[in-house]
Amino acid sequence: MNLKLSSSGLKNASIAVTGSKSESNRLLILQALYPNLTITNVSNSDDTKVLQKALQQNQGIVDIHHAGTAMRFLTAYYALKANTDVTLTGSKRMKERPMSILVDALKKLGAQITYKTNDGFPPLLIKGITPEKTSVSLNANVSSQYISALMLVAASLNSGLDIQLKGRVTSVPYINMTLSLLNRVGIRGTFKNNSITIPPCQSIADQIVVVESDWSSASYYYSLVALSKNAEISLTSYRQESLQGDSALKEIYTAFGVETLFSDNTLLLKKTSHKLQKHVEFDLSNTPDIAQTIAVTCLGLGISCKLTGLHTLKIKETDRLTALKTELYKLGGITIITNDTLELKATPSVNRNAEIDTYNDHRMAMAFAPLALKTDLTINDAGVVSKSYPTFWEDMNSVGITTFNAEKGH
Ligand SMILES: O=C(O)C1=C[C@@H](OP(=O)(O)O)[C@@H](O)[C@H](O)C1
Ligand SMILES: C=C(OP(=O)(O)O)C(=O)O
Repeated sequence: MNLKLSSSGLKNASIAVTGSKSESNRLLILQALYPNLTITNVSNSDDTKVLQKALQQNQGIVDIHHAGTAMRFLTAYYALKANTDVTLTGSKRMKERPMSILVDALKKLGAQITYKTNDGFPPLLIKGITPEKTSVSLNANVSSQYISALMLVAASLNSGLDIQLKGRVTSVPYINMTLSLLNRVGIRGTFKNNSITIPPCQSIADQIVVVESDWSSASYYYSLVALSKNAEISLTSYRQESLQGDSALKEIYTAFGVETLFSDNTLLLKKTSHKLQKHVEFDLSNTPDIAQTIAVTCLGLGISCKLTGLHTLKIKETDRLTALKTELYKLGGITIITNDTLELKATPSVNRNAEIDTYNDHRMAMAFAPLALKTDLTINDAGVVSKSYPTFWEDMNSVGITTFNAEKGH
């Protein structure tokens, strides 16, 4: 489905964004290990649904499609759980996303994992064991998901686990989120000086944990408000004290004239009459998932930016740096990319009627959508949004972005 977008202006609206997929996927692993945990406001994303389905299975082929967290969290879950025997696989792209740092760490703990096709990549054949060792070290500069995967299963092991992190730790807020959720359900654990200690815990108290709505999904509303004249958008079920690193949007988007107010658990985004800077610079090593949103906001506002700390973007759903360069160019944006930075030149006006390709990456589709406030454009393969935000297009319609199916001509 290719969607043609247009808009005659943003409407004030209240949107209920689905629960955080990062929080949901952590809590689902914990629920599988501690069944008296109840979770509410669980994400309705594809990535969460594939994990829920996989957790019903201990045998056979488990296909988690594009879901990075499901692939990484399940590898540790199955490997350290006695009597499992699964082939864990995913989409074509998932088979290109690296696994060796996590697999090597698990093997050091005694796990039985073999690569079925290419060394270092899914599919993986995993036979579960009960580990004897109690400590492990791994590189922390490629993906924090490997570390969260080990942390989530650590307390269920007989002696807990000490995890030593080597190198510069990337995407740190996601590690802190894992630790906070462990603490919240009653598992003590610490993360100090590149060393994580999780003591054993075989049972937790009966409890209900409410997932906060997804901040990465909120980024598209920040972008819409930044590109609008004076709209106000409310987003429900958010918290002032969030576990999600992408809540840094509150500070980042002040540079684009967006003010964030809280009323109980509702987030109100308002455009202020703030004087725009001509150039912004952000280090996004803690918030990689909002890089695409920010680059597109800058294009729409006609300001230049330098985004750094983007070394993980090349191994996500697509090579996001190359994809951004190609698609921004269709709209007139000139970028210079390296392995970990993106610089965008100021673009006074965007080209009209561009067709944006999305490369099986939900965030390519969602990040470019707010530009409909500036020009008509087409988002190809728009259904990709369901990876994290299945009702994205309906919610866009509610805020005044009109969509029609460009293939069917209606
Ligand atoms: O743990 C998580 O929930 C995530 C960690 C991040 O990945 P990396 O640690 O690989 O950067 C992030 O990009 C991803 O969307 C979700
Ligand atoms: C990178 C992402 O997800 P994952 O790594 O879990 O596939 C994302 O949602 O932007």
